[in-house]
Amino acid sequence: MSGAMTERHMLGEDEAAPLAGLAARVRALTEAAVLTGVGADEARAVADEIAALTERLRAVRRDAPPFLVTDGHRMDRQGGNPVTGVLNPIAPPVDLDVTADGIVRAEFTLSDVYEGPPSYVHGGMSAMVLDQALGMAAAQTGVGGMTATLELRYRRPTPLGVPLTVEAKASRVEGRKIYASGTIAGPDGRVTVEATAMFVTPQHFLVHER
Ligand SMILES: CCCCCCCCCCCC(=O)SCCNC(=O)CCNC(=O)[C@H](O)C(C)(C)COP(=O)(O)OP(=O)(O)OC[C@H]1O[C@@H](n2cnc3c(N)ncnc32)[C@H](O)[C@@H]1OP(=O)(O)O
Repeated sequence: MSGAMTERHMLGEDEAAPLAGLAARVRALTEAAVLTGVGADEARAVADEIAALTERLRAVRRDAPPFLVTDGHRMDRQGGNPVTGVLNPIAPPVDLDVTADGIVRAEFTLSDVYEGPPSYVHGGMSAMVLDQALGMAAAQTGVGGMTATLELRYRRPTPLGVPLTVEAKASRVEGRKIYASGTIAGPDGRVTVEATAMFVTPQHFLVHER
């Protein structure tokens, strides 16, 4: 089990690259598993091979997901993040970038693995991407915080398999409360999901930062 205060192994580029490659292969495996039409015998045979590979990876196990050594943004170092983490196969991953004026932005594509209603993105997945983007935007104001509220408006279905854009920006800071808003848009530029959120900086974040 991983705890918030667990000491993290820091991965340099040389260590991180092969693990990111491993995650990319597992990501492809996940999509293949969701879409495969192989028969029962082949499915069982592949499952046995995967079980053996899983044991090989478990042979050396860390207490918590490692962080990446980067000179970039704060969240980039969380290699196991389920939205942005290159080390996490369940992350698309969404490569969030921050502009000089604090706008957090990424282009990303969600495969059939993230299907909710047939042929469209699961609303919970859109929420997760927006939570991350708005959280990163909030962090640009200073310390950042935990999501206290996240409100979503699903304006139209979000399509799978095409380039989407997520954008987020902090709007104001009131004491330990940070407000942010953002959107996901389809390839035609039309907004599919709007989000507003409030993040609260826990007292112990301030103790750690100062
Ligand atoms: C760092 C790198 C990041 C880097 C970038 C991070 C990106 C991360 C993106 C993912 C973020 C997540 O998913 S975070 C995971 C999901 N969120 C959580 O699990 C949060 C669980 N909740 C908590 O830990 C806590 O409740 C907190 C931290 C939110 C608040 O606790 P607290 O600090 O004790 O707050 P407290 O003193 O009671 O209240 C302070 C003020 O905020 C208000 N307030 C508190 N909670 C709420 C609330 N849910 N809804 C409305 N208002 C609230 C209070 O009324 C009060 O207002 P007033 O009386 O002063 O007016």
